[in-house]
Amino acid sequence: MTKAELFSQIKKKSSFLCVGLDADINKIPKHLLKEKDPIFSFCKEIIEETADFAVAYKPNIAFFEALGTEGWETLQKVLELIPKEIFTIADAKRGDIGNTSKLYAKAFFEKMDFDSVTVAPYMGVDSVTPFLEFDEKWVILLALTSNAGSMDFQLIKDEQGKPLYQTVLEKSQSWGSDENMMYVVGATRGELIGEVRKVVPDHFFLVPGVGAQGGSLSEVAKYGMNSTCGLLVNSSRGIIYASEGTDFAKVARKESEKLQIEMKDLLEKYL
Ligand SMILES: O=C(O)c1cc(=O)[nH]c(=O)n1[C@@H]1O[C@H](COP(=O)(O)O)[C@@H](O)[C@H]1O
Repeated sequence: MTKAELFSQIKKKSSFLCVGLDADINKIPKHLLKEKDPIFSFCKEIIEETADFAVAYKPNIAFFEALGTEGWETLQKVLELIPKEIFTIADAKRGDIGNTSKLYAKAFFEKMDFDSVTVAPYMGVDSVTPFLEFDEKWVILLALTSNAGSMDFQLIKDEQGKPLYQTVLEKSQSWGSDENMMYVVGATRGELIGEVRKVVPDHFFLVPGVGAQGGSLSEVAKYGMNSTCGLLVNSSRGIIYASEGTDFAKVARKESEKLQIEMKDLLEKYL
């Protein structure tokens, strides 16, 4: 998918919502456990009910991988369910020496037809560029993550006072462009999102951390929105586990609609 197509979908739906498919067999409603493939049934109902409000889906690969071969098959079936105009993110956080990254890229972009994959920058240029060699496919590079451990490395300052995440942003801009690279910036980072935006004015950000992790959607938009929106805001647990009952998908619909309504106002305010 191109950046123009993504932006056009954001305008059409008045939404920059990414629904996170962190489909945990221990958390999905119990009545689904009698189904042949409970995770598939769960994701199917979630996708059917939230697709009106979502511009992206982010299956978290760990939740599928943990189920072994069957989990990979489920992931493939779930991916095929997602309407073609909706952006798909393989949240796999990959990155290795070049020839290995090349095969990770093939797995997610050719074997499975994801639009994008999350990649860790730690191993540097040759671990990331193999993912950038596919037309209309995207790398979403970890920059400033939402978790407490992001302090351990990402916020360490060099002698000039520049935090490591900023070096990642600066250096990686020559690896790709705003047409094939996005950055992960956690919603829990408040005004630091504005600092990231100063370094990368045009790139899209994938922003997890709204909902269960307590990030503020209005702060994200205030500090992060640019002229093509530039934001995909993810919520996983806050949507998909909003109810444990048989009404889980309907409740997920309501939760995603609530976020979409808020997003519509923010788009009108800042775009
Ligand atoms: O790359 C990610 O998606 C990610 C980066 C980050 O900094 N923080 C973060 O929470 N995530 C992912 O975003 C999702 C957040 O889920 P919820 O907290 O349930 O909304 C999970 O799938 C995380 O793996």
